Parts: sequence; C-alpha cells; structure tokens
Amino acid sequence: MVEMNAPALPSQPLNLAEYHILARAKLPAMVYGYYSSGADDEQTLRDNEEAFKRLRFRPRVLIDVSNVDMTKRIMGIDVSFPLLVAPSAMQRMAHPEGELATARAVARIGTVMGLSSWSTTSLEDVEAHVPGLPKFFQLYVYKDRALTERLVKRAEKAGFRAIALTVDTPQLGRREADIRNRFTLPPHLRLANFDEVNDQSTMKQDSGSGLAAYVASLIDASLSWKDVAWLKSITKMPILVKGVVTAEDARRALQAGVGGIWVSNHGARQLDGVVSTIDALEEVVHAVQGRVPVFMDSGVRRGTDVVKALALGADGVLIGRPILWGLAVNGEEGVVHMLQMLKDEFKLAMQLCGCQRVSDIRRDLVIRNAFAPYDVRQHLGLSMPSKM
Ligand SMILES: Cc1cc2nc3c(=O)[nH]c(=O)nc-3n(C[C@H](O)[C@H](O)[C@H](O)COP(=O)(O)O)c2cc1C
Ligand SMILES: CC(C)CC(=O)C(=O)O
Repeated sequence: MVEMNAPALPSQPLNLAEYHILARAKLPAMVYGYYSSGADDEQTLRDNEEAFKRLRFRPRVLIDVSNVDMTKRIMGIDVSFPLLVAPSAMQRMAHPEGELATARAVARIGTVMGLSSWSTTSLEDVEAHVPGLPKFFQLYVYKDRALTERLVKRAEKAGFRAIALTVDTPQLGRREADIRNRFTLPPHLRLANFDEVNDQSTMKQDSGSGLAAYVASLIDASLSWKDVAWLKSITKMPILVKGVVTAEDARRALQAGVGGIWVSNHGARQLDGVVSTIDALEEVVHAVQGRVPVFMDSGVRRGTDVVKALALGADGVLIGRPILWGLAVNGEEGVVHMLQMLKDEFKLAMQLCGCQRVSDIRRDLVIRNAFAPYDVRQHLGLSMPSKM
C-alpha cells in the first residue's frame, strides 16, 4: 500500500540536505543511525546548523566579480577552494569503495582529505591508490603507546601532511541510536590500520554500543597536554589539535607548539550542549592572532556557511557527514557531485558578497544577527549611538 504522506525523494539532489534524505533512504538503520546521530538530546547537533543562520551578510556592491579566485594556500597546500574533508570512521559501511572513493573524489576536486584512524581502508592503501593526495591523519591515542607510535610513523612514511590529534574524545559521547541498534562494525569489514586491535569481539556487545565499549577499552582517557609534547617528539609532521572550542585551550595549544587549531565539537557527537563551532570560532581566532592556521568544522552545509566561517577568521573549513551521504548515494561520483555543488555555492556566495578573492572575505562581511547591526560599527571603530 502506498503511504499517502510519504515525503517524495528528490530525484536529483540540489543541495547537501537532499543528499542526506537520499542517503537515509538507502542505508541500513544501524549505519544511518551511527553516521547521523549526535550525543544525548542532540541540542548541539541542531545548533551547529542553526548558529550559521543567526549570522547575516553585509555584502558590498559594484565590484567586478566576473572572475572570482577561490583558491587558497593552506599549510603549504594549494586547494581549489578552502573546503577540506573531515575524517570520519568506517566509510566502507556507506559504499564498498569507502575511503578510496572519497580519496579519488577529493583529488578530483583539488582539496585535502582527513583520514580517520578507524578507517576501513588502510592509510597505505589510500596513498597507493591516490598517490600524492594531500592528507591529514586523524589520531586517536591508544593506551598502547607503542601501537600509537607505529601508526604515526606509518602516516609520516605514507606522506601525510599533518596529524590531527582528536582531543574531545576521552570517552565516546552517548549516542542513543548506537545503543538501541547495538552498533558494531559489520563482520565483512575491519579497521584497516590495525592488526593488533582488530578483534571484532572487542566491538561486539550483548547490549549497548559496541563502539563505546571499544573506545573505553582501548583509547587513553588520561591524554593531556604533556602528550602533545610526546607526539611532537616522535614526528616531524605538524600537530593539529582537533576539538578546541575555547580561547583558553587555544592559548594552551600555542604554548604546546601545535601547528594548527581545529575548532570542532565532533559534529555534536561528544558533549551535548557544547557551544556551536561557528559561535566558538571567533574567540579562538582572537587568541591565536594568526600564529597558526585555524580550521573549523561541524554543521557546515552551504557555500554561504563556508563564507561565514572564513569571515570569522577560519583559514579552512571542513565537512564530515555530507561526505558519507555522497558516498552512500553514488560512491565517488556522489562525493564529487556533492563537493562540486558546495564549490559552486561558495563561488556564487563570493560573487554576491562582492569578493574577488578569498582574502576579500573579511570580518566586516557578517553581523551576528539582522537586528544587532552595531557590533560591526564597533569593529570598524565607528562611533556608537548613545541611544538606540
Ligand atoms: C560517522 C562519523 C564518524 C566520525 N569519525 C571520526 C573519527 O574517526 N575521528 C575524528 O576525529 N572525528 C570523527 N568524526 C568527526 C568529524 O571529523 C567532524 O568533526 C564532524 O563530522 C564535523 O561535523 P559535520 O558532520 O556536521 O560536518 C566523525 C563524524 C562522523 C559523522
Ligand atoms: C571510531 C569512533 C570513535 C569514530 C568517531 O570519532 C565517531 O564516531 O564520532
């Protein structure tokens, strides 16, 4: 029987939200639940996207935007536009080619790929199949430091450009879909970067999330700033700290000698109620004062979101879930199409904002909301009215 009120599926996705709808219809419930969910009540999951909508543009007009230059150099890497791909675990659950399809798509678009420690394709295979692709290796620090060190050395040997040290996951956030579905990696897949800790039974659970149990048993919850020094001592790659949302931690990270700061709340999958990243970005940018690059992710879904994040001081912006939706819908082609849409949106947003090049995207392009225009005047050093 046809359900009368079933929402129609978009035949050809026009935006990232439509990719999400199509992917939801295609993926098994356990996989979709793992990919999509945030922690607890998903307050921050909603706010990550809503917070972008509280920002408004102050576009400039009558600027020749017939030729727009979207390129940017980030940490010595030339990208075709300042949108990078965040690491997300276990991509072969979305598509049989998983991380390889993502890598090929990222190479075609001309940007940088973040590869998760917990990828279902080994870091060497990604390099072998897409040689020279600029890549960051995301690191979870295991209680077993020898294993962690081997992983870092392998990433360095395979030409990864940086280590993204995830600092917001001493334990896995509480994701109720995973508990309900007793999430575990499907038996035909493996965490491809390890032999040592690939015992599927570690992730198997009679009740609850197998992933949460896996993290609790293997990941080092005692990780602290002194370990950044240790990490620096074992690699020449720059260390990016992924998961900073305060000026205090940004200053601490600079003292620790990091190569970059990645403002992230892990796509709202860790601490529910944590500030949205677009709201946290500016205090971090002020604390960093241009000394190292600042990245941001969580909730970026439109080209206009990318412009807003750059206006607030990000050097590079990343997306997580939309890659999985593109993969689920159409593998490599789905990811290319999705990224190209975002790139086209970014170009149009630049044109409509009167920006000829990425460096024209400045702080005075956005205001916090349409009803509080005076924050910009303050920023520009203009006098404030004594009375509203
Ligand atoms: C399914 C999934 C798996 C993820 N796996 C990792 C991971 O292994 N390591 C990590 O540091 N972050 C991981 N993340 C977080 C992403 O790197 C990124 O911070 C987040 O997805 C950005 O938010 P967005 O999904 O709203 O774009 C994961 C996110 C998702 C959705
Ligand atoms: C393997 C997980 C810890 C990956 C992750 O970071 C996530 O699911 O958010």
